[in-house]
Order: sequence, then structure tokens, then C-alpha cells
Amino acid sequence: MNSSVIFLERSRIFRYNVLHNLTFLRHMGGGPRTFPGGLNKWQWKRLHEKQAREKEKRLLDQEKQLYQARVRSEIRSKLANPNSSQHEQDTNSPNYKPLSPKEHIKVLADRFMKEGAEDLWNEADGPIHSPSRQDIARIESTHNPINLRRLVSGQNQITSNQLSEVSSAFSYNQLKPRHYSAFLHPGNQYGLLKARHYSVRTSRFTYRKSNSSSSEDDDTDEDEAFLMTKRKDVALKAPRLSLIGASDGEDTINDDVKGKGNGKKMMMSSAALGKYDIKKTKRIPLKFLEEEDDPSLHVQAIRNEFNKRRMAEKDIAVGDDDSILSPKRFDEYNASPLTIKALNLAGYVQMTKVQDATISACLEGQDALVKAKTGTGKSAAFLLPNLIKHKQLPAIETVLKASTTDAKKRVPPTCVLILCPTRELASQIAAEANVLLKYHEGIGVQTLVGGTRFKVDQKRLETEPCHIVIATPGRLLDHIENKSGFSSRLMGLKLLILDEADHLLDLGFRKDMEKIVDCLPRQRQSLLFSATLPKEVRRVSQLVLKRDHAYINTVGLGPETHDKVNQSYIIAPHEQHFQIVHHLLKDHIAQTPSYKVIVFCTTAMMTSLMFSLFREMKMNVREIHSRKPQLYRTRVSEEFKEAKQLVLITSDVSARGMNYPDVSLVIQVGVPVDREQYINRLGRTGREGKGGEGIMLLAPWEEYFLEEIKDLPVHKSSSPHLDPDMKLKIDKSMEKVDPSVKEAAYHAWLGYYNSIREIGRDKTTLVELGKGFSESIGLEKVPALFRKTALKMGLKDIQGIRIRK
Ligand SMILES: Nc1ncnc2c1ncn2[C@@H]1O[C@H](COP(=O)(O)OP(=O)(O)OP(=O)(O)O)[C@@H](O)[C@H]1O
Repeated sequence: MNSSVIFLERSRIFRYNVLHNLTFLRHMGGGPRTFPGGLNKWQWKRLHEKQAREKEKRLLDQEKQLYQARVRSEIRSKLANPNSSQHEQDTNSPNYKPLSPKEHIKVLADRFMKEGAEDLWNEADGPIHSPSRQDIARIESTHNPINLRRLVSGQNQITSNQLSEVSSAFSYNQLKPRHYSAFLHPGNQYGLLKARHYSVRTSRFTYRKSNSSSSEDDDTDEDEAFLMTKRKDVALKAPRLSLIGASDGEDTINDDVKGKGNGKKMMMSSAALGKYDIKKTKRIPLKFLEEEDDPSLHVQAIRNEFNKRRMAEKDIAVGDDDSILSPKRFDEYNASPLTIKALNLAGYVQMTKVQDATISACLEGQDALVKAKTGTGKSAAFLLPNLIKHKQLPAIETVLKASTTDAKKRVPPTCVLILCPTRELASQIAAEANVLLKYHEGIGVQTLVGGTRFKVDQKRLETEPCHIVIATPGRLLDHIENKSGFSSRLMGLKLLILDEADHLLDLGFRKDMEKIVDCLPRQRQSLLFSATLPKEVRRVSQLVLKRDHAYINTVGLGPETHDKVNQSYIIAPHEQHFQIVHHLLKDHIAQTPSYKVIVFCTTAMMTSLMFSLFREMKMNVREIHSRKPQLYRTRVSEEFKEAKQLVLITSDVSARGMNYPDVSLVIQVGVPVDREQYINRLGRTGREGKGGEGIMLLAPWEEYFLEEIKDLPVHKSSSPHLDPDMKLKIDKSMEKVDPSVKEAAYHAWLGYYNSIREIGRDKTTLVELGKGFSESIGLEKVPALFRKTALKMGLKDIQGIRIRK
């Protein structure tokens, strides 16, 4: 039967089947029925109709493609045998006489080397079947690569074994025609990328052999970025089946093919093949229609390859030595002597690994995304990135240069903008910048942070130099949007730095960040730093970074926390948490003469409550959270920096970046917002390669969080034995705490856990747990909520919620 007739006939059958199914559904009896996924009858019906339509479309597409492939074959055979009789051509037997192995290879090669004909593969070229294990092993163990180019030119003798390997490679879809064509055009950049594609597919099969499960499909972005940036490197590394010798050049290949092919070669112009020349859509092998290919296998293969390369090329191996220092010294670079002098005075002689890596990447003025563990010197890494005098000089060296050229300008532009999430961190960075600029007079460092008077900021900006601005996003945006001319000063910006970049690019700051970046000149260098960089953040970092930025990762493949920090968790009912924290503090203070402890609470008001309780109990505690005036926060922060024996109760305002020296213990009470916050909070101890301890205290219903940190070395500790007398003492002290603090803590508690997906989605349980908390802090009645608040939180009609009259 003519192929076009087959195609039309099959299409008719499929259409009939689908219509039949639809008619059946239409006449399906009524009556209430529940369908999987909570769908009603009509939703269920529509879903099936949609699926049927999609299936029909896919099958028709496939039929169409097969039909077109056949027509192409016919045209080709006609052109190859112009003298064949009309009858022969009509019988749909296009020159299928047996080919010798050599001819077969030639035909394959000639067909697919033509540019634009990459997807001309069809069944006529050989069987399409899944590779057996033996087939894969055979291909992988091929030690005598076949030189296809030579084959095409007729210079090589081929064994039937080799032929079947090549055929298999084509038919497995591992080595698709397009890959082959890519090899034939090695100068073509696109081709290089495809060569990479081929090698990945090969390793995919390797993976299939050895692994059966894993679906880490969330790696796609990393891998995409990898594909983009690694194109060149990959091309240099020959694929395992090395079909063409590495020394073969593009011209020679084309010459060979053109000059030495025989007359019957099926190389035809596009015009000859007409509209059938190029397949518009890629044909889906039939088997995949029923059994979809598992993308996780591709992802895993790409991930393996990515990790291998990352280890080999980009990452700085942390190695066995746990030191944060690199062997390089600051004075090995061509920095200004004044900078070196200031560095030495600050005690910086050797660079840390992240400083070394960042400086190297910055030599060419490249943008960089830098991941390094907490307390390893990232601040100095972005304040002093480029000590070598080069065409682009970031940070302080940039300023040095710019300040000489702009000396005559009335208001010199701001050259460096450093953004960070908290006010304390901005002050800390400014202090470090001032230390490093000690001997550079005339270079101004200013902080723009919330909690201070806007007018004071403005006056300072007008009267004092501000080559380096260190700001929190909100206040910076206020200055940009206030038409005081500050945004025009930013037009001279050379370097943008985001400290705690993942947090700044997080949803909470994202909108502000977008507005800020829009106001900055595009011609700038951008450096992003963090101890934690989840994949989502790596994707959105494109908002700030150029596409070809460097990714510096000094963490490597191990855990993001320090080995020298002992991590544990305790699971206990949340009513016991105050007493357990008290117990842990007492224990630690008794054992550690120079104790310095940070206790992290979930919210500002919980911090305030815990602080009030321990102050009542005459403990040596301080508090920092967002509800405190800025002056108070700054004073406490400075005090804790200098202190030798002190406990700081804090919210997450101290979780990131704060460099409090020699913190001996970090306690986290309640579940952190995410894994990144856990790591950053813990990172307040064990800084500069020193030791430390971290304890997390969770209620049984917060235990789910352990899954998020399962790759970190956190071990379970048993709940300490609690003294009943101490419980009475704590209850008594709690009674003395201002009820308004307790009420506010309850509201904050409810708000926090309501916002956590794992806990907040079951509102009834949430309210029940909240009631327990309210009782544990000595409130007689559950505090009432404003109607509006309850509505917003989705709690209005939940039993146990009281609404304020
Ligand atoms: N080259 C160096 N030599 C000696 N000490 C250094 C060096 N660089 C930085 N430090 C010190 O290391 C400590 C930690 O530095 P820093 O606060 O910059 O860490 P970080 O990586 O930014 O931490 P976080 O991730 O918590 O923000 C600081 O006390 C700093 O003075």
C-alpha cells in the first residue's frame, strides 16, 4: 500500500477511536461520583478528553513524520537512480538493495553531514531499539575508535564489528545524526555544544547501568549554567567514542567528503528535497509514547559530570587540612604599600582561601558569585578583591584610582556600593573598610541604614566624601527615590557587592533589589558573596551578574558547616523549651570560663520574652532584635563583640555576617526558617577555623526540619534531666514578665508558625499548639487577634481563636 494511504488510514482510525471515547464519556450516567484527586465528574471527563486529544495529536505527528521521512527516501532514491523505471518507483521500493558494510557507513555519513539535515534519521537507516547491557558495555570498551572521516573518504577498511558498533550507536539514539554532523563541523560553536550533549547521553547509559534510583531534577539550572559556561572545555575533551581523530581539521573533513565521494552519494540540495528537506519537529520514537523517558536519569548524569569537572577545574579543594588560610600572602600582589601596611596592622598577612580565589577571579574584571563557609574572611575578600593593578580595579583599589581622577569634581561619585541585609552588618563592614583604609586619607566610607534619621544621612552625603557606600536595601532605595541627586552619584559606580547575596535575592528583598539594580550603570563589576547559595538563588543571581560570571566555591562538595563545630539537636515538648535553654546555659557557663553564647529565637517578640525571663532570673543576658531602637542595638552589638562572658538572646538580625569573636555556643530555639538560616546562625561560632558548638532545640512537630539538614553532621542529643524545683522557679519568674510581652510573643508565635508551610497548613492543629504555648508562658486566656489579622492568617473561623471585639 502506498505510504500516504497508510498515513491517512491510520489517522482516520485514531480519530475514530478518540471520537468513540468522547461519545462514551458524553453518555456516561449521572449520579454523584468521586474521582481520584477530588475531581468531580465533569473535571474528570475534561481531563480525559484533554489527554485523548494530546495523545491523538502526538500519534498523528508521528505518523506525519514517518510519512515525510518515507517521501524523502523516495525522492532521494529517484534522484540517485534517475534511470529506474516508473514502475519501480511507484511500487514504493526505493533502491533498498543490500549495501556492503562500507557503503552503509558511507550512506549514513553522507546523509547526515549535510548542514540542516541533522534530523533526517528514520527507520530505513537501521533498527531503532533499546541498547542491551552488553551493547553498552561493548561500546564503552571500544579501544579502537573508528575514524568515520576516513571511512567517508574511502581510506579506511572497516570490520563488520566496527560497523555494527557505529550502527548501534546511531540506533541507540546515543549518537544521533546531529552529533555526527557536529563532529564533521568542529569549528562550529553549535557543533561543540552538541558534542557535549553526546558525551552526556553516553554517560547517561553508564548511569543506568549502575544506579536505579535518584531523581534530583532540581539540578537543572546548575547544569544549564554549566552547559553554557563549559562549552569550550567540553569540546576539548573528546567523547568516549571518539569518532574523529583529534587532529582532523574542519576543511580537510569537508574536502574529503566532497572530493572523494562516489557518484551515487545521496547528497542533494535543499531544492531537490523540497519541503521535505528538513524535519520541522523531532520524531519521537514510538516506544517513548508509552514509556516516557525519565528526565531524572539525564539530570543525574549531567550532575555527575558537572561534579567531576567542578572538582577538577573550578573548585578550590578544601582538602584534608581544615585551615581557612591559603599559602598566598597579601604582599605577593602589587597592592599599594599603604594597603599592605593597613592589612599588616589588622593582622592579615596570609590570605584566606576565599580571598585568594576571589582576587584571582577578579583580575580580569569578571563578575563573580562566591560561596565560602561562615567566618572565612569574605568581607575582606570583597573589600580587597583586586590587589594587582589591572584594567579593572575593584573595591578599595578602584576607589584609590577613581579618587585621583575625580579629585577635582565637587561631589565625587560613589564608586563602590556594598549591600547587606542588616544594619549591624553594614556597620561592621564599614568598620572593616575603615581599618583597611587607615592610611588612605580622603576616601570616604558611609553607611545608609534604617533606624537613623534620613535628613542626617542626606546632610552627611552632601558634606562628606562617600566613595564607598554600605547600605541596607530599604534605606538605599529611599535615597534613590528621594530626588536629592543621590541616584546621579551612583552613575559613576564601578563595583557592586552583595554580601549575604542569597538573603538579598530572597523574596523579602527581591523587589527592592530589582529597583536598585535598575538604577545602577550596566558597566560595572558585580560580586556576590554568601556562605549558602541555594540553586534558586543561583538562578536569580542573573539579575545582578553578567552571564559569563565566575562561580567560586571554596566549600567544595562536603558539608557547608565547619568540622570543628559540634552540632546536635534535642527534641522536647515546646512547653519545656525555656527550662531546657536555661539548663543548657547553666551547664555551659559552668564548664566554659570564657563563655560567649548566642541564643536564636524565632521572632523578635519571642526574643524579648526569653530575654525578659532570663533577666528576671538574674542571668547575664542581652537582647538584640528589630523592635529595639537602633542605638540600643548598636550598643549591645559592640558590647557583645568585646565581651568575654555574656549571653546574647537574639532574633535573626544577628544570624548573618555578624562577626562576634570567640562565640563558644549557639543555641537555636524552634525551627529556623530554612536550611540556609540554620547554617548561618550556626556560623556565628567556629569562626576563623576555631572550634565551637551548636545545639538546636525542636518540638516534636518541628522534627520535619531534620530532613532539610540531613546531609549535615548533626547528631541527636537526649533531652536533659529537668529539675522540678527549677521549673517552679522559672514559672515564678515568668509570672513577673509583663503580660503585654507575653501576648505579643503569642501573636508573633502564631504568625511565624502560620507562615511555615509544614506547620501552618493545618490551621486547627496550629491553633491547638498555639494554645499550648500560651498556657506554657502563663497566660490564662489565649490572647485575642484583630479580626483583620485573623482573616489575613486564615484563622478567623478556626476553633480556639479569639477575635478582638
Ligand atoms: N587574611 C586574614 N587573615 C587573618 N584573619 C582574617 C583574614 N581575613 C579575615 N580575617 C578574620 O576572619 C574573621 C571572619 O571574617 P568575616 O567576618 O569576613 O567572615 P565571613 O566569611 O564574611 O563570615 P560570614 O559568612 O559569617 O559573613 C574576622 O575576624 C576577620 O578579621
